[in-house]
Amino acid sequence: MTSSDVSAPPEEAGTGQAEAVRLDRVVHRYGLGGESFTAVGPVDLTVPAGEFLVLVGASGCGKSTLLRLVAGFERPTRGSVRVHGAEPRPGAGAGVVFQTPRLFPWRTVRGNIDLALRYAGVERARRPERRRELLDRVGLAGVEGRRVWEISGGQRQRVAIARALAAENPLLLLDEPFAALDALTRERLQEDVRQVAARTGRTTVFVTHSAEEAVFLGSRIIVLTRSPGTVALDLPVPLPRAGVGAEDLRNSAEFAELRARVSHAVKAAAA
Ligand SMILES: Nc1ncnc2c1ncn2[C@@H]1O[C@H](COP(=O)(O)OP(=O)(O)OP(=O)(O)O)[C@@H](O)[C@H]1O
Repeated sequence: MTSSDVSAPPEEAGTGQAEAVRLDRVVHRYGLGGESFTAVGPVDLTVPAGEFLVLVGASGCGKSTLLRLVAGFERPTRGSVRVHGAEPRPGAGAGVVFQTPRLFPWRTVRGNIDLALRYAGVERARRPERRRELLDRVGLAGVEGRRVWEISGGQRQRVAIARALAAENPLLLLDEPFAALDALTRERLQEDVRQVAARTGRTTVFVTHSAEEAVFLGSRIIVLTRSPGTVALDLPVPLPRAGVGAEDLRNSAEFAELRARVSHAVKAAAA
């Protein structure tokens, strides 16, 4: 394939679509009084529905804090966070995947997914079909009877992703979900997440340290400055979301160029 094969129009960033997430002048501070520490802000950010936004930056720049604000786990010290026009509430409106999968280890893969479907309000009669769909989607068909301690780290993270997809939330939040995995498993899961997001059209916010991961996954990349994290670079990714193989994409000149640009921006923003 030639480098020109992976060009795509820049409308991938989703301009003109409905607004999924909006941050207005958001500042977040941890602690009180003289002991307080500003981790984030001020940040203004609008994420259109269907966008795959990746937040990149050096360790401690506030990526997870921003994600936690969008998930509703934290309230901003100043400014406002809106998800589909409302203040976010934990457990409602967004599926969340963490670096370490939070599963019930004594349950089977099936049991973990069924529980998520129950919490999501899916009727008992519909759960087996929905479970099969989810297991297929994340490539876990065949291990559903195993307990969590009987499957690999990559498979556990797949279960966590299936659980996050169980509730049909239009928003998916992922905080360095592949950081602890080996390179091959990481690449496979990146491909799966990319496809899941493209097929389901979910708005996704993904946190990573890696410029490579950001360019592979994102339709838009935001590089944060060192703390307090603010937006250093807001970059649309004009690479195709479908129709090009993962290897071809990773080996293309456009991919290499974007990766170098993001990597350079991360280093400059951390300096
Ligand atoms: N609960 C907390 N109390 C006090 N400080 C915190 C808390 N959580 C995070 N911080 C601090 O806020 C800053 C931003 O942390 P955050 O975890 O958001 O960064 P990050 O970019 O996700 O880092 P990493 O890439 O290392 O996970 C860091 O300096 C961190 O030490």
